[in-house]
Amino acid sequence: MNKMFTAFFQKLTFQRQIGITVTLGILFLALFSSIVGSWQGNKRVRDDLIEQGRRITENLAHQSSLALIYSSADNAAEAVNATMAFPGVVSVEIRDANGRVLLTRGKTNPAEFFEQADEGGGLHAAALLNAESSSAWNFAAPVYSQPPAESPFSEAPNPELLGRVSIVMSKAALTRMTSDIFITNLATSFSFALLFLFLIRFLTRNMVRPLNQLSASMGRAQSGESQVRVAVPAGPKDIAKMAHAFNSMMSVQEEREAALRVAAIAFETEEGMMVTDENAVIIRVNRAFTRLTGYSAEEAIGRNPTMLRSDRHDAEFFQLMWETLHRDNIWQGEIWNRRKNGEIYPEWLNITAVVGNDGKVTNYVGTFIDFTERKQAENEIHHLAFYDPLSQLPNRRMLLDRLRQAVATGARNQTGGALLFIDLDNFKTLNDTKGHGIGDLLLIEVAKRLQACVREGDTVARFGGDEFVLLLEGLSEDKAQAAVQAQGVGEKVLEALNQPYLLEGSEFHSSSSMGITLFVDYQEKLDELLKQADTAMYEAKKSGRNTLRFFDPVMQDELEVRAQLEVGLREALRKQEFQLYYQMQVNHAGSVLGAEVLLRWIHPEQGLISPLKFIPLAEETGLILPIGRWVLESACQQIKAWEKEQHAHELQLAVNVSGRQFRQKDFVAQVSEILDRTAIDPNRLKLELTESIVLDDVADTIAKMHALRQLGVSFSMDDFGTGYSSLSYLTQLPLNQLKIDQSFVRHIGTKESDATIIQTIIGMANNLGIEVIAEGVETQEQRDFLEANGCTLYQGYLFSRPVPREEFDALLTVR
Ligand SMILES: Nc1nc2c(ncn2[C@@H]2O[C@H](COP(=O)(O)O[C@H]3[C@@H](O)[C@H](n4cnc5c(=O)[nH]c(N)nc54)O[C@@H]3COP(=O)(O)O)[C@@H](O)[C@H]2O)c(=O)[nH]1
Repeated sequence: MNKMFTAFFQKLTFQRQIGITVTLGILFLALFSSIVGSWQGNKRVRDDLIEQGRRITENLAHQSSLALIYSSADNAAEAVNATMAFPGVVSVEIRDANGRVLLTRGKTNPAEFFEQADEGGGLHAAALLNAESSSAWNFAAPVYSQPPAESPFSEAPNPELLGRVSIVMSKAALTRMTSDIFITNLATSFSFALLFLFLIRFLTRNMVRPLNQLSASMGRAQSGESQVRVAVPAGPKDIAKMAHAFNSMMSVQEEREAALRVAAIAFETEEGMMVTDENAVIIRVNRAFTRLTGYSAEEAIGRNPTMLRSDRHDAEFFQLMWETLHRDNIWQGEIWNRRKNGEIYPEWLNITAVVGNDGKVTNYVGTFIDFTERKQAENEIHHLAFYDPLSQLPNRRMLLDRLRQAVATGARNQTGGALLFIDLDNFKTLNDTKGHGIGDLLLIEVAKRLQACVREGDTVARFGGDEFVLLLEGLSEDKAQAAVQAQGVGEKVLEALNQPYLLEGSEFHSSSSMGITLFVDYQEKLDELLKQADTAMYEAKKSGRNTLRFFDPVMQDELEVRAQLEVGLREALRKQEFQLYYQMQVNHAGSVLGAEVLLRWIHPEQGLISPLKFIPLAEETGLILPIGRWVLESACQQIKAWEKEQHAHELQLAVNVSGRQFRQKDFVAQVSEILDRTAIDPNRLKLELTESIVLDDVADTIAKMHALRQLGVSFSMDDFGTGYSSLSYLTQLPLNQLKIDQSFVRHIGTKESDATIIQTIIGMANNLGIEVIAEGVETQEQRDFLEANGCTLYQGYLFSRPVPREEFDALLTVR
């Protein structure tokens, strides 16, 4: 019960709780004070009434003395009537001293009274409350004779008891007056209670109203309103304080919400955004993210941003990114990512690490913009700035840039380069007579033909008008060689540009003039190079057009000599101006074991030309192929011829094989065919290969050597020691012989290091089970040193120079 009341009471509002509590309290107090007041009033009225009853009784006793003296009923009646006139007196009785009733009036029932304690009245004159019942009091008083008028001279005699009077007074007045007092008290108490209640109510209302307002405001705040405020009451102070606190709290809340709104708006920008947790797991993306990547929020959230990886960046790129993020808490840069549809696109990405109060990263926020259009625009701008809009070729600016790079790369890689300045002959005439449209078409076609003439790494640029420039890179560091290479390309270009052009259905012809300048280890200004090529181009124009000129006149001369040499070589081959010379190879006993076949060109006008002068050109031009084949075939024929001769039938001939010759796919087949055709003993043929041939393509060399070895052909490694000799490949080659290069032999006795190299080569050959021969042996001292160190085969001027076959035969007969 108590619990139920408590629960019920707690559900009430504060105002109601106070109202009920105070009301009940005041009611109780009012009732209590009424009861107490009534009790006190009752006592006071009773005392008053008893006093009044005694006085009435005494008064009766006084008036009854005469009636008792004279036993006069009339006097008694007079006194009784006067007494009965008092309110509340219900009966009166007068008795004489003997107890006889003189007069009685009214009705009383003596049984209802109970005796009061004797208050010491006895026969004294004072009236006493004699007896009392529930509804009345019984008063009695003795009646004494009246003394005579008091005389100061005489002593008063004792009064005589005449009788006794009694009256009965009703308690109705007491009851009524008590009731009145109670009602009055009650009314007064309730009036005060009501007043008090009103006061309480007023006070509580004053106190509760701001609380109610606060409560209502809190309710509104709870339902999402952030602009709610309460009026701060003048009092009570603590409620005012509470209102202040609430208002401050709401202000903070409003600011936070505003900040959140700003953040929410900022989040939904045109930039793609993603927020990850500290482990780089995506927790939120914006709409722009979905638009740019194709991934919806549901698809992205919970995954790692690596889902966007394009694989265009290596691990090092991402490692650097994270290093920067960890160090600076921010990284930004260009990155290629992949959309959901697989498209790879460039974006500008900004990643910021969000760091908590404890210094730990709580989130990463990535914002990015799609760079595709900007990239395209950049490319366009770049294209406009660096490319010629008509031919789509790089322009002067781009060429200068590439030239700068080429010069730097050339210096680093020790390679050469060339600038080829081209000007179309008579282009102005064509442009003026056929119109600019045709002129433009011609330029476009020229651009295409130029591009077709160069390698991928080279640059073709248009300088404006009918001027074009070719930048060739990766040429030989040797200027002469580079000149040859540049000339080759130049001639190819002139040839291509000299072909007829079909423009808008009509055929046109255009030639061009070209100026070439080379740069090898170039230090001067780049503009200077262009000027040189330009100058050379004007020289070409002056020389009758459709030709090329080098800036360096010496080089130009050399190239012309070279060109003549090439023409001569072709003639020599056709006219059979080549001849084989033989240089014997001997053993330690001086016995001739064989010879090296050495080519000589017997020019009709210039006489004997050294192979050193024409073999490299033959290599470059490819003429070495027919020449080399001729040498091989001639050597085999000589072997065949010597088979019948007693002094020479066991000789072995060593034939030099050039790289280009050996690299021919059918080289083995060629040798095999010559061996078959000449029908010689293959063991009598020895092929000399240089280290550079072997190293050019080791696998192919090994395969071919093994195939030829199968046929019975022997191999000698020429110029051994000058290249990058390595035991690892030497062991894989079916070599019969190592030939110590003459450059080492030459320094025997003068250069200790060369002597050491010779000793090493000999030791290496011995270890591999290969024979070793020394070339260029000119002195006995050299020979002795070689023999002393285990080399027993020799070739050199000490024994014989290379000589024509007839002379060689003669030498054989002498020995
Ligand atoms: N691919 C081919 N190359 C050939 C052929 N014929 C010759 N050659 C190569 O030409 C280079 C020059 O040859 P050559 O001028 O004949 O010089 C050779 C000898 O004359 C010279 N030699 C020999 N002994 C001495 C000597 O004691 N002193 C000295 N100063 N020179 C001497 O050495 C050259 C032989 O060299 P190598 O071939 O390395 O043995 C030369 O590289 C030839 O190889 C050919 O038909 N095909």
